[in-house]
Amino acid sequence: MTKNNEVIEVTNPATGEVVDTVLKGGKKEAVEAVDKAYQAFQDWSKQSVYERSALLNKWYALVEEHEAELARIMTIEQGKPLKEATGEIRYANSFISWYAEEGKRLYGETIPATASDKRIVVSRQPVGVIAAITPWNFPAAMITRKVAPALASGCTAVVKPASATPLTAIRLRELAVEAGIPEGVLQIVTGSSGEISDAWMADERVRKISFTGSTEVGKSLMQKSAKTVKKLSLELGGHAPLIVMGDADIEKAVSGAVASKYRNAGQTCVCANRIYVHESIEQEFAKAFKEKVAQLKVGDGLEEGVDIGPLIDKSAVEKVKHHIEDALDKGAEKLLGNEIEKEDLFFGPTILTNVNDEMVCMQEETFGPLAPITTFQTKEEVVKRANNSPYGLAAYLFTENLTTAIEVSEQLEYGIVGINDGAPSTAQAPFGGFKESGLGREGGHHGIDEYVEVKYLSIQL
Ligand SMILES: NC(=O)C1=CN([C@@H]2O[C@H](COP(=O)(O)OP(=O)(O)OC[C@H]3O[C@@H](n4cnc5c(N)ncnc54)[C@H](OP(=O)(O)O)[C@@H]3O)[C@@H](O)[C@H]2O)C=CC1
Ligand SMILES: O=C(O)[C@H](O)CS(=O)(=O)O
Repeated sequence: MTKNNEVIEVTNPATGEVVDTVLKGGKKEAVEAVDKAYQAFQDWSKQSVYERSALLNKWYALVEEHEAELARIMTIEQGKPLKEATGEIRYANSFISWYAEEGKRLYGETIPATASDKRIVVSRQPVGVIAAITPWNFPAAMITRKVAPALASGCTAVVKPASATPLTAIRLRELAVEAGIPEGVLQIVTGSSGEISDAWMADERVRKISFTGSTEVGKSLMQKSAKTVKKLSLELGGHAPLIVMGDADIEKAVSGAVASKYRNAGQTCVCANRIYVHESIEQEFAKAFKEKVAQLKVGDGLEEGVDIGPLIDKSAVEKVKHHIEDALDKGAEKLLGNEIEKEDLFFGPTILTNVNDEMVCMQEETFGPLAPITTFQTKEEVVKRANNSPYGLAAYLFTENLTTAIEVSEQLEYGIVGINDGAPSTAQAPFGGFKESGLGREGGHHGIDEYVEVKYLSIQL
C-alpha cells in the first residue's frame, strides 16, 4: 500500500533533471476520487447538454489561451518537440470542441409498437462515473479523447495519467475547473497504477473503463473488469504496415512515411512499423526517403528546429537497439543510422533495408525512430504479409490507382487505413483497431456511444 506523502519524480527526458514531483497516490486517493465523481454525477447528469456544452466551450477557450504554457509543460515532461506538443494541444482541444457539439446530438427514437395502445421510446443516457487510464506518449490528447465525450454525455470522470507525464493532465484539469466545470466532475489521481486501477475495478460505482496503452495491460484490465461487468474501451498497441505500390507517387509516399514514422520519435501506436515497397521502385524510394530523413534534427524538444526529441526512457532506447541489432544479425543493411553525438535518451532516425519478416522489428512494436524497408512483388503477397500480425490498428497505402486503393484497403485488417495519407488521426473520425489493437472507437459520433447506455420506455396507454 502507498504510504502517505510519497511522491513520484517527474523528469525531463532530454536532460534527466527532475522538473517536479506529484503525489504517489493509491487506493485511498482512488476511492476518494470516485466518491466525489459519484456525488457530482447526480447534478452534472441532470444539467441540460447545452449547459454542459457551454462549460466545455469555456474549457476549450482556456486551453487555447494557455496553448503555449501547456505545450511547454508537455515537452518538458514527455520530450516531444515544442511544435509537436503545440500540435497535440490543438488536437486534444479539438475533441473538447467536437464533443461540446456532439453531445447535442444524443438523439433517441420512437419505435412503432405491436399493440395500438402501447408506445416505445428509446433514449441514450450517461453510464455514470468513468475511469480513464492514459499513456505517456500523448499526455493531453489521450485524456480529452476520453473525457470530452464522457462529460458531454453527462458522465463524470476519474483519470490516472501515466506516471511519466502527469503535469499536462493536472494543468488541463485546473483549466477545466477554471472554466466552471464542477470540481468533482473531472479528477486526476496520480500514483501507483496497480493500486489505483484495482480500486476502480472493484468499485461498482465505476461503470466504464477507458484505457489507452499497451496490449498487455489492456488484457489485464479486460480480465479485471469482468468482476463488475464494466463497459470497456481499449486503445492498445499497433504495428502499422506502410505499403508503397509500384505506381505510387514517390514524393507523396516519402512524405507520408516520414510523417507517420517519425512523429513523436516513432512513439505512437499508429506509426509505420514496417515499410513494404514494390521491388520495381525500391531504389528510388529508399534514396528519396533517406535524403528526407537525414535532414531531421535530433535534440531537446525546447530547441528551435528540432524534429526528433528524446525517447521516454532507457527501456525504450534498449528496445530500439535490440530491434536494430536483431535485424542486422539476420541480414539487414543499415542505410542510415543513429549517427548522433548526443547520448542518454536521444536516438537518431534509423533506416534498414534488405529486411525480412523473420526480424523482430517486423513482428513486435518498436515504438521508436526505426524504419525497416522490405520489398514485395504482388498485391496478393503484400496484403497477406501486412495482415500477418495480431495487431490491426493503422495501415498506410500509397498508390495512384483508384481500383488498387479500394481493393487493397478493403482487404487490410486494420481499423484505420491512410490512403496517400500518413497522418489520418482527427477528432471527427472513429479511431480504433481490429484484433488485439483494442475494443471500441474514440472520436466521431462512435466515440460518444462508448459513454451512454441505451434505454427504452414501453408505455401502456
Ligand atoms: N492504441 C492506442 O491509441 C495507443 C496505444 N499505446 C500503446 O501503449 C504502449 C506505450 O504506452 P505505455 O504508457 O508504455 O503503456 P502502458 O500500458 O505501460 O501504460 C499505459 C497506462 O497504463 C498504466 N498501467 C501500467 N501498468 C498497469 C497495470 N498493471 N494496471 C493498470 N494500469 C497500468 C500506466 O501507468 P504508469 O505510467 O504509472 O505505469 C499508464 O498510465 C505501446 O504499446 C503503445 O502502442 C499507446 C498510446 C496509444
Ligand atoms: O497514442 C497514440 O499513439 C495516438 O492514439 C496516436 S494519434 O491519435 O495521435 O494519431
